[in-house]
Amino acid sequence: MAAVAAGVIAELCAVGLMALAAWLITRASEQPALSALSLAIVGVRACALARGAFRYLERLAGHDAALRVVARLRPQVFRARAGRPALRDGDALSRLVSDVDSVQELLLRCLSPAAIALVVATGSVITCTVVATTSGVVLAAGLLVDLVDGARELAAFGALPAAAARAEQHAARLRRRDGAAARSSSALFAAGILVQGVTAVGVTWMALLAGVPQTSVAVVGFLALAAFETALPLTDAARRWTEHFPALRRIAELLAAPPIALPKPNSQDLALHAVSVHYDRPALNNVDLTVEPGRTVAVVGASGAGKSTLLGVLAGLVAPSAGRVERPETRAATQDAHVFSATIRENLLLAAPDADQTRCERAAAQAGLLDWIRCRPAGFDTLVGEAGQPLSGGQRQRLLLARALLAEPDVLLLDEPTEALEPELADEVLTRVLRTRTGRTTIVVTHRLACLDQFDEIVVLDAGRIVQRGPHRDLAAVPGPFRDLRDAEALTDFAIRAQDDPDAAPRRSPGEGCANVEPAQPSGILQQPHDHRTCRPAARR
Ligand SMILES: Nc1ncnc2c1ncn2[C@@H]1O[C@H](COP(=O)(O)OP(=O)(O)OP(=O)(O)O)[C@@H](O)[C@H]1O
Repeated sequence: MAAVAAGVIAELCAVGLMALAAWLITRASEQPALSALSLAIVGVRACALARGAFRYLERLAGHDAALRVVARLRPQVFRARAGRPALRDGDALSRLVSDVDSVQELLLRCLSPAAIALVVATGSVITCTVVATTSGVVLAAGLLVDLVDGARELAAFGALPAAAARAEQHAARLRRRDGAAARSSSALFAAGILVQGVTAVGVTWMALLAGVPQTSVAVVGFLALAAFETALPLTDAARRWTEHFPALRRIAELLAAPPIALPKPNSQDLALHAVSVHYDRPALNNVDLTVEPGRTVAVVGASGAGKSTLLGVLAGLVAPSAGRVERPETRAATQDAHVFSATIRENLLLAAPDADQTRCERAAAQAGLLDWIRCRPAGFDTLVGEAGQPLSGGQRQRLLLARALLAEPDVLLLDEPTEALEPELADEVLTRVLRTRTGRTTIVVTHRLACLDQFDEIVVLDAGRIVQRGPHRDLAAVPGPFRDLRDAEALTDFAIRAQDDPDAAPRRSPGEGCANVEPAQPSGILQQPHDHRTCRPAARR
């Protein structure tokens, strides 16, 4: 509202500037006393200065309002989206992000200019009508013709998506249509300018016929020209509207949609009974699993064994093809979650809008990100995402983990939460998440087999079936799938270290758990070792 008001004043100043200048020139030709012109001279200067100041205020207030709307909308959309299976679809998620950005475009580039143009056009018509009624009528008619032009523009651009869809199969036709659309766009713009000129001439002529003083004739003529300056950009606003409106519709549909029908909490335990999931082939096969409240479970297995699918079923994101699921309230953090172009705090608060600084710091500390955040000059107000500070894979992952932890869910489901971290840091973060969990059920899908001695139970999946389960000490004591996986990991680990440093000995021999892992270096940054206690780059090891 403030932006529209500032915009209207800026445009009225622009129109007033033209009108006053016209009056001044015409009146000056009559060679009156200078005192008769002084007020108009001051008016011209005031209008010129005020126009710039109010344009600046309009931009400021407009962007402020749009960013506020977007900041309120994003968590709403995020929550409406959370829990829906499509959240796991990267395309759907990025479209969701750009949809919210489109709302910003609609507010700033379509609605605000349209509201300003409407008020300024009405004001100009009224002024012209006061000077000479017929001039006002001509100006109103001219502006209407221009708006109809805009509407045709709208129709032309509105037809583009349909044309583009058809042209996907006929690329040549698309090029021809694109060319035609560009030509029609230019023609419409030229027509707008023609209407502007014809209307200005018509308004001036009508004022002459009405016999009003010469100075007033000049005023209404220039006023008519200036009035179009706010109306002409509406063709561009119309083009943007047709581009961005579908995004607004998608968001409205999403917010209006009833919440996803997640099965109601029907148990304190998290339990799967004979659950199978078939995509084009089986991903889970007759799985039984019961996790009591407060327990910690690690799900391991080779790639494609069905770990993420199992987690998806537990979270309610994947519907089982057969079997029964019992679940208390659950919240899942998956690696598909998005880091928004916003501050670290705003990214965290998506999960818990009411969380205070202490909770944010606690979650960041648990995720191993607090030291890094404190080393940023702006701390939690550091801008991240596309428009902000680039994040390494590990920083991004820890931010997403902190967001999930901030929600303080009863059941935390994590799919490879430390996948992008250096092994030592991964172990450090996982250890902290488990040690600070205060009774929360925690289920973690992981490829990394260190630290598993900290879990109450390990579930080993192979080809969609649970092939082994039990505490670490039991599984580590007998030959079987878990030992096979662990030996394979130790060998890979050794091979990588040997490649990096031929003299290096394996840091962890098969059978050692997290407690035996070398004390974690507080590196925090993947690409460049960093000492967070001093916020300075650390010497490379
Ligand atoms: N949305 C899907 N559509 C079709 N097949 C899928 C889908 N998701 C998973 N699958 C298939 O189901 C099987 C299990 O996949 P899942 O992602 O659960 O395995 P995973 O153990 O988590 O693997 P990774 O460790 O590589 O992430 C795989 O064969 C996979 O190709």
